[in-house]
Amino acid sequence: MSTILGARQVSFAADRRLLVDKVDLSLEAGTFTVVIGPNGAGKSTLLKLLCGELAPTDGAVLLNGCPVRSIPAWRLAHLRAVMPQASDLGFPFKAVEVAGLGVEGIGRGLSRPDRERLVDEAMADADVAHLAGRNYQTLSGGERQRVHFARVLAQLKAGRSVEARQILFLDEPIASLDLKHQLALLAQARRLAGEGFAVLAVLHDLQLAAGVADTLALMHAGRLVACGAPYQVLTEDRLAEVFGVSLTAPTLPPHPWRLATE
Ligand SMILES: Nc1ncnc2c1ncn2[C@@H]1O[C@H](COP(=O)(O)OP(=O)(O)OP(=O)(O)O)[C@@H](O)[C@H]1O
Repeated sequence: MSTILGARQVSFAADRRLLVDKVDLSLEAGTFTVVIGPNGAGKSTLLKLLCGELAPTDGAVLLNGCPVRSIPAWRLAHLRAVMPQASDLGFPFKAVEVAGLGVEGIGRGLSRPDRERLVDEAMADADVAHLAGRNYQTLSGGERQRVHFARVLAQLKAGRSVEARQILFLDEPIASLDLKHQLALLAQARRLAGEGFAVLAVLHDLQLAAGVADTLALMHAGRLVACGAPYQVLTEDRLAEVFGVSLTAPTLPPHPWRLATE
């Protein structure tokens, strides 16, 4: 396996509190990593550190061997796409314009028709092609989330024209989606991992996480308390310790919906 991004003893402090505490994590090409953990564990903060949105207060995040924060924004846009937890827009953009934001900054080498085709494909992949002309502000929460998924898909497609090793970051991407669209989005993310992308998602649903992930990264109070194959990470003792509940470890086999979607 080939490491695209590595976090080395990464910490982040705010308000004299360590929100992320000495985390080591590698994202490999062709793998799907899912970060799980209770509310406030530090999952989103870790994702922001990994994608370069936040600067670590200690440690380093290296993307292809370079500190991620030293990479210019235009080049970072080729290398990774980020779907944040919440994305409000203050202007009445059409859905197709929001999805197209992903290619605007990085599609310079592509013709306008090529860029439009990539956005159309991404909107179809995210099942929002029929919403293209709609005012984004009038869309439902789930529809908005799918438009933003289309945006990151379009960005990756455009970035692929110049960069083969890319990362997709998804912060709670299925939080507003119905079951069909949850499974479809996760299947798309898995497909991207199968094509060689490194994919990292924050998820709350442990069954889905266990079903889709190659690697589960379990966070608790800012620390990465376990990282590995789902069956190794999700032990009943650990679930009780971290989530404070008595649960039977998920028993889904890996990637249960692969057969249904491929
Ligand atoms: N800029 C900040 N200043 C102070 N505290 C912060 C800041 N950002 C996040 N926090 C706190 O850090 C902790 C971790 O936040 P984070 O958003 O990373 O958690 P999370 O694991 O993603 O949680 P959730 O599952 O609820 O989304 C929380 O207690 C949060 O209130």
